[in-house]
Amino acid sequence: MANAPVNITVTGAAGNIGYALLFRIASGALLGPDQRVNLRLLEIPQAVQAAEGTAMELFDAAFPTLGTVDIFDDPKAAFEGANIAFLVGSMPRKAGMERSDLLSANGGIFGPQGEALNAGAAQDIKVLVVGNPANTNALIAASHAPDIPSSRFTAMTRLDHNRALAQLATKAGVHVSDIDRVTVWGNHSTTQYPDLTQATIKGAPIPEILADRAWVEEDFIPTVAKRGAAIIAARGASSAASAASAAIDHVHDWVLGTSGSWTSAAIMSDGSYDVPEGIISSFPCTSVNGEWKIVEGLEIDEFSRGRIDASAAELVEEKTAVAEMGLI
Ligand SMILES: NC(=O)c1ccc[n+]([C@@H]2O[C@H](COP(=O)([O-])OP(=O)(O)OC[C@H]3O[C@@H](n4cnc5c(N)ncnc54)[C@H](O)[C@@H]3O)[C@@H](O)[C@H]2O)c1
Ligand SMILES: O=C(O)C[C@H](O)C(=O)O
Repeated sequence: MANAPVNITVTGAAGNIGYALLFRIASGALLGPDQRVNLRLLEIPQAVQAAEGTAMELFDAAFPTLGTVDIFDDPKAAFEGANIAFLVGSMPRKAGMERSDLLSANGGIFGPQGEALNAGAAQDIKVLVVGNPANTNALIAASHAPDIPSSRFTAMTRLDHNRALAQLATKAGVHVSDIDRVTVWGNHSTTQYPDLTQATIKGAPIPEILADRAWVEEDFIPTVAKRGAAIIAARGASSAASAASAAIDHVHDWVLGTSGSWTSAAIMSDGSYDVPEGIISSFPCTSVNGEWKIVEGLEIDEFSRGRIDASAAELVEEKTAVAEMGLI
């Protein structure tokens, strides 16, 4: 293979998402069939043995695109030389919990990991935070990595985006690949705003679907926003394979580009669309040359304005809460 191997650190490697994610990365689904990857698995000491079992299976799969697999319980060692980091390791919520209930439980993980990234990651490091509450955990990590541009710290709303595509495709009786220009705004929480106002199906706008306000407001939006809880209720565990798949989609598009389309990614707000600066919020994004760019100039109607503002306000509240806990 022509290119040098890419070093990819995955935290929570022995967890449910980790198990689904590692094999997709190793198989070439992330960076393509011509790019070798070295995996660096980070776990807590109690789960290192389980991670070793996963590493044995990765070895047994004999992927042509897999280079080395190393296992760590020390973040500084795990992030040394990392080009890409998936920060998955943290506690998932259980039935009856909101993702914000995880702020204090998981927030403490991301400061030390931000410091470790700052100390040793490669100069082109790209970070995707999956562990909940993902947006604010990404903010915590970024705030501990002063030498890494904050644009390199992102959080995952791609699962919400994919859920929105699936719901719209079902409603319209089309394939997900026929749909474009869907956006998830804000927080990866129930305040998120899955927005269809710009959506197209086979290149055409969808006025009839948008006119069905009962479906948009009482069915589509709550179904997408509460899908995580519905999965927990059905499976008895939080989404794992779909989350891993969305993580692959996010980083694949970040590195290789969105090629004419747009997607949703939670990135550091620069104040676009009056979302306060300094929170990690989901926007409509393209990726060109390895950089996320917010799609600018979209018209925001009154309903959308209220929903975007409400989710941004929740992110500001989360930021205040973690500041009071001394996490940023
Ligand atoms: N953003 C999203 O769309 C999305 C979707 C699904 C799940 N999640 C979140 O992803 C996280 C992981 O979910 P899961 O189902 O894999 O959970 P899991 O409990 O199956 O696995 C988590 C793993 O993380 C490890 N871990 C804990 N602390 C760690 C640390 N400090 N360093 C390294 N590893 C650590 C645990 O040992 C465990 O193996 C949860 O917070 C969940 O809520 C986010
Ligand atoms: O909802 C959860 O707690 C898990 C995850 O964030 C999801 O959206 O499936």
